[in-house]
Amino acid sequence: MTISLPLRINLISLVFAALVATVLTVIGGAFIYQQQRQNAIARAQIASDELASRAERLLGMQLRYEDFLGFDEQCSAVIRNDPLLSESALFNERGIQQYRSNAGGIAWPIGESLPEPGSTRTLTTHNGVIVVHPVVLGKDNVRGYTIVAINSETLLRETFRPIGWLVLSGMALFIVGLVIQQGIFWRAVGRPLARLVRTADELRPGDPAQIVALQQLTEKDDIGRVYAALARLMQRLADARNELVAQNTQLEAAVRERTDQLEKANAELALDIERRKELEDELRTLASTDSLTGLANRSFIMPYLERRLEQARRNYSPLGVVILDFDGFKNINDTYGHAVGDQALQIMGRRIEQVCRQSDVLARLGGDEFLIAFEAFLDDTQAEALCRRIIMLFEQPLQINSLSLKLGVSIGVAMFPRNGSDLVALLTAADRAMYQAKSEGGGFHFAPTSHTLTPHVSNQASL
Ligand SMILES: Nc1nc2c(ncn2[C@@H]2O[C@H](COP(=O)(O)OP(=O)(O)OP(=O)(O)O)[C@@H](O)[C@H]2O)c(=O)[nH]1
Repeated sequence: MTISLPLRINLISLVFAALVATVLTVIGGAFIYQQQRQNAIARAQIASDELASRAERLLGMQLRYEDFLGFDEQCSAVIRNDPLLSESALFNERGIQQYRSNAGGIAWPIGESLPEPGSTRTLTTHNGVIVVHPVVLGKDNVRGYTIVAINSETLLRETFRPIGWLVLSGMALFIVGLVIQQGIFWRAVGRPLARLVRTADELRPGDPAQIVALQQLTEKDDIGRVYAALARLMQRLADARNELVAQNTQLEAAVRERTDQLEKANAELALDIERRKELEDELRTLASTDSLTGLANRSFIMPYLERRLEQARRNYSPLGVVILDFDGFKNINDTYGHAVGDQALQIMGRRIEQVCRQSDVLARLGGDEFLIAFEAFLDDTQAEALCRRIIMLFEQPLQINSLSLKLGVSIGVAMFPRNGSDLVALLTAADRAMYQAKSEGGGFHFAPTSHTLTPHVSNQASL
């Protein structure tokens, strides 16, 4: 459990005040006790004096102790006059009691040194205090002693009564003082401190309005200095916050600028990648395209055929390959030049392309040799039709510049799986069939099936 600072200060001052009050009460009590005791003894001395002077008067009248009339009563009267006194008696010089105030009597203070004439002696016994006074006749002729006793209980009661009052009034004063002290303390310390704590709790770091409000507080004491320190702290916080905001703004600007740069770089990179892709596509196209005719080239058609064969093998579907080679092309080259030969290749390439179906793939293998891969049917009717359409193309003369040229064509046809189970076998069969056709003066020729080596179709026959 934590005790608040005002409460701690309060408790410390309270304990201190209680200690001071206790010490003061003890000192005051001791002083009062001393005073009361002396006062009591003085009263006993007066009574003892009184008795002694009466006895002296009677002795001065030449009376003997035995002749003192009513002296017991006089002893009692002395006691009655002062309630503090408990007993009184008259002893002769030999210590024999002559008169007393009440029964019982006071013991002769044997062994004690007795007072000289003109003085008294106070003796303290366990019963109380005894005041002894000599009875003197003439000069220094001690004829007896009066003794007055104060009971110890009475003495205590008499001395402690004022002490009790002292304590009570001291306590009452202490309580009144405490209430006043609490009021002053609350006004001077507790309330300002509580306000300080409240103000500190409500502070919003760096709030300029609160800084101004703190600076305007007029307390001149320590609390005022704490407010001033709080104002300075708030100002430092505000400065730090402003600096942070400025740095953040700078940082954000730098990040924005860097982000812009990165986005620009990214865009450029994306453009580069796109260009590169286009270039790669172009290169790929170039690598797979015959630059003269724009048809697929050998690099493209060979892996393509491998894939188509694999597919055909999986699906048990037939695949046809046509290889065609121009007849008399060298002559055009030789006669009209390569440029004309090139044009002839381009024109014939376009024409052949036109007679192919969507699913057929036409490629130029090189020179004046072309290949068509086509989806075949079980019978050869379709393949034959294709060959015939190609041959018909070559029947139309080529118009190049002012020239009208004529070319022939030799076509070899091979079917998978009939004429070969792999690409090499299939192409060899088609090639052989083409040469077969060429050897027969052009037209088309189907590769022979493995069980019958004789050609089953010849264009010559059908044409
Ligand atoms: N203009 C041109 N000629 C080419 C090209 N590629 C190859 N040639 C030529 O084409 C000719 C092909 O020769 P051949 O196949 O013997 O020509 P052909 O006269 O048709 O003879 P056969 O095929 O035996 O009927 C050669 O002279 C090659 O130099 C080309 O891209 N352009």
